Amino acid sequence: MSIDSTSVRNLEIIEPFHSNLLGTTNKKRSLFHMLKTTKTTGGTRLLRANLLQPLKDITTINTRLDCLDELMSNEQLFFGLSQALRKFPKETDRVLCHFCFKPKKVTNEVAGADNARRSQVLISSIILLKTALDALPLLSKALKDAKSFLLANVYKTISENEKYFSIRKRVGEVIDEDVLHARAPFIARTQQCFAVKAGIDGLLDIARRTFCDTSEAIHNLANKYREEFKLPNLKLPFNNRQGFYFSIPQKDIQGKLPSKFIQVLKHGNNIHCSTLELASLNVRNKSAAAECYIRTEVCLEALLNSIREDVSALTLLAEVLCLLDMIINSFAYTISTKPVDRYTRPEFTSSGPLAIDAGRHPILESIHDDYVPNNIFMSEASNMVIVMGPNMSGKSTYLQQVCLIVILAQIGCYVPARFSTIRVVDRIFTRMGSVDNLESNSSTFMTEMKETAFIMQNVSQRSLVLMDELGRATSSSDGFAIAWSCCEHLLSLKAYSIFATHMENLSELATIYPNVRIVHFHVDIKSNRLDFKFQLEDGSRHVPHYGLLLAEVAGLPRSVIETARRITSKIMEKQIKKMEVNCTQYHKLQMVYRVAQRLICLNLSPDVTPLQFQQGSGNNSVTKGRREIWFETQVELIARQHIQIYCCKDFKVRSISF
Ligand SMILES: Nc1ncnc2c1ncn2[C@@H]1O[C@H](COP(=O)(O)OP(=O)(O)OP(=O)(O)O)[C@@H](O)[C@H]1O
Repeated sequence: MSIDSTSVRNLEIIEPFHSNLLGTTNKKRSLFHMLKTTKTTGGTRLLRANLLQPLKDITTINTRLDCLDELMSNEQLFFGLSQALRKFPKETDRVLCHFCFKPKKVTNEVAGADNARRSQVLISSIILLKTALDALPLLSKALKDAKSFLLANVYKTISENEKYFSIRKRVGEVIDEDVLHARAPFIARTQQCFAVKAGIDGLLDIARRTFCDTSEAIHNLANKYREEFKLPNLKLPFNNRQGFYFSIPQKDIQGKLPSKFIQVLKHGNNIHCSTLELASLNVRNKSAAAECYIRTEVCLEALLNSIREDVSALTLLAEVLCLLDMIINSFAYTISTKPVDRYTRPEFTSSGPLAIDAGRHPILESIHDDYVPNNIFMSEASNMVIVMGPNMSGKSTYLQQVCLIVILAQIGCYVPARFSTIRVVDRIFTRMGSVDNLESNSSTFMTEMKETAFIMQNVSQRSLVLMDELGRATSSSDGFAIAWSCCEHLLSLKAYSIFATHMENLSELATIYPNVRIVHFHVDIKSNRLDFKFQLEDGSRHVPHYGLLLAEVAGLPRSVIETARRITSKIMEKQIKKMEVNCTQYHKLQMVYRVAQRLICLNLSPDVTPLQFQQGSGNNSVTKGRREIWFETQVELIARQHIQIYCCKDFKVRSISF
C-alpha cells in the first residue's frame, strides 16, 4: 500500500502532529512511537518501512497474523523467543550485511592510520558476527515446537542450514573464544585489539604489548595524581574522541586546580581535565591500538573472503531477525500489554466491505481512559460516509482512527476493535488540517486544492480517501460546490471515501445517491453547554448554534454572540425546512437500498450456507447453488415490503424476515 507524505503527516504515522495534547504535558505519540518496542535497529527500520508501506498481499498478511495468533496463545513460545532475540546484538542486521562489501585490499601504502578506523569497524563486525552465531542455537531451541507457517519456516532456515555452523567454525579458528561484544568504549577497544588468537602474527603481538604498556602507564599516572594532589576521587573515564581524561568532583578541589592540569572543563558537579603526560600517553595508546587493528585486519583477510562466499545465508539471517524482532518485540509485545481481547485479529477480503465493530484510536485510547469506541461499515454499494457533528465532537479523530486501524491490519498486526474485516486498500489519501504552506507560496485554500487535486488524479478503485472539512477555506458557496462535486466524483468510483464536514447541506447527497451514508456524532446540550458523547449515530442531526456555544466558551464578548445568534437563526430557518422535506421523501428509498446492499453482502459472505429465509408463514431453504438466482428476483420484492434484518455483531447477516 502506498501512503503519500502528506497523509503520513496527517495520520501521525511517524511523527505526532502536535507535541502537546490539549494542554496536557503528555507527549502524544505517533503510531511508530507506540510500536517502537523493537530491540534491534534493523527491526525498528523494518517497522518504519512497513508503516510507510503496508502490505497488500492477503496471504502474506495472514501468515504474519497466524504467527501472532500462535505467539498470543503460547506464552512459553513468546517469552522463549523474546529471551533468545535479546542475545543478538542491536546492530546485527548491519553487521551481517556488512560482509557483502569487499573492502580495498590492505597494502603497505594504504595501511596508514587513516585505515585504522575502517579496520576497527571490520573487527567489531566479526566479533558481532560471532556473538550472533553463538545466539542461534538458543533461537532454534525456542522455535523448535512452533506450528505457524512463518515460525516453522524460520526454524527450518536456521537449523537446517549448515552454512551457519561452518561460518561459526571458521570464525572460531581465528578469533579468540573469550572475545565478546562490548559497548563500553575502552573495553570494546581492548576486545578488538585482542580479537585474533595469540601467536598468529608476531607483529600483532608486539603492538598488543605496547597497547597494554601504555594503558597500564595511564592507570599508574592516575594513581600517582591521586596521591600527589590528594584527590582520592579522581576518576579516569574514556571516550573514543578524547581517549582517557580525568574527572574530579568539584567539592574535592580546594582553591585552584594545580597548573599541571590543562583543558579544564566544568561538567555538572565534576571537573574534566587532562595533563601533558596523559595527552602523550593517549596518543601512544591510540597509535598502538591502530597498529593492532591494521595487523588484525591482515590476519582476518582469509576468514573474510571465506565468509563472503556464504553472504547470502547471512543476509537471510539478517532479514529473519528483523522480521522476528518486529513481530515479537513490537506487535506481540504491544498486544500483550493491553487487556485481553482489546486487540483482535482482522479479516481480509479483496472486494468485500470495510467493517469495524467497536474500533478505537490506537494512540488516543491509551491517553483517554473513557475513550468511546465507534463502528464503520462501507461496501461497494455504500462507498461514502459523511460524518457530521459540532466542533470537538470527534470527527477528525474518527477519520484518523479508521485509517490507523487499516494500516495496523495491513502490516499484519491485531487491531483495536471488537471485530474488523477489511477490503485490502492499495492507497490511502487524506486531506486534513489547513495551514498555509509558505515554502511553496500557497495559501490555505491553495494548499487544500492542491492536495485535493492530487487525490482526484491518483485515486484508484481500491483506495481509502479521507477528507476533513473540504472547502471551508474559501467562500461558503464555492466551498460547498467544491465539496459537493468532489463527493460526486468519488461516488462514481469504487473507492471508499469518508468525509467529515460542518456543511449540513452536504447531507442532501444521500437523497440523490443511495450509496452515501450520513452519520453524526451525538452531542447533548445541557444548560447552553455542549456535552460531547463521541458516539456515532445514523443520519444527520441539527445541533442549533454549536459554533456560537463553543465561541462563547472560548470567550467571545456576549454582545457579539447575541448578534451572531440573531443572524444565524434567520439563515437556518429556511434551510432546515427544505432538508426536512427532502429527508422524509427519500427515507423509504434509503431503507430499501440499504436492505439490498446487505443482501449483496450476505451473498458475498463465504461462510453462511445454507441460508434460512422466512417468508410469510412458510419456510424456504435456499441452498448455495440457487442463491444468485434467488437474489436477482427477490431483491426488488423484499424492498417493497416491511423488512427487518437480524445482523449479528460481526456484520454477517444471518437471518432475514419480511
Ligand atoms: N471517541 C472518542 N472518545 C473520547 N474522546 C474523544 C473521542 N474522539 C475524540 N475525542 C476527543 O475529542 C477531541 C476533539 O476531537 P476532534 O478533533 O476529532 O473533533 P472534531 O469534530 O474534528 O473537531 P473540529 O470540527 O473542530 O475539527 C480529541 O482531541 C479527543 O481528545
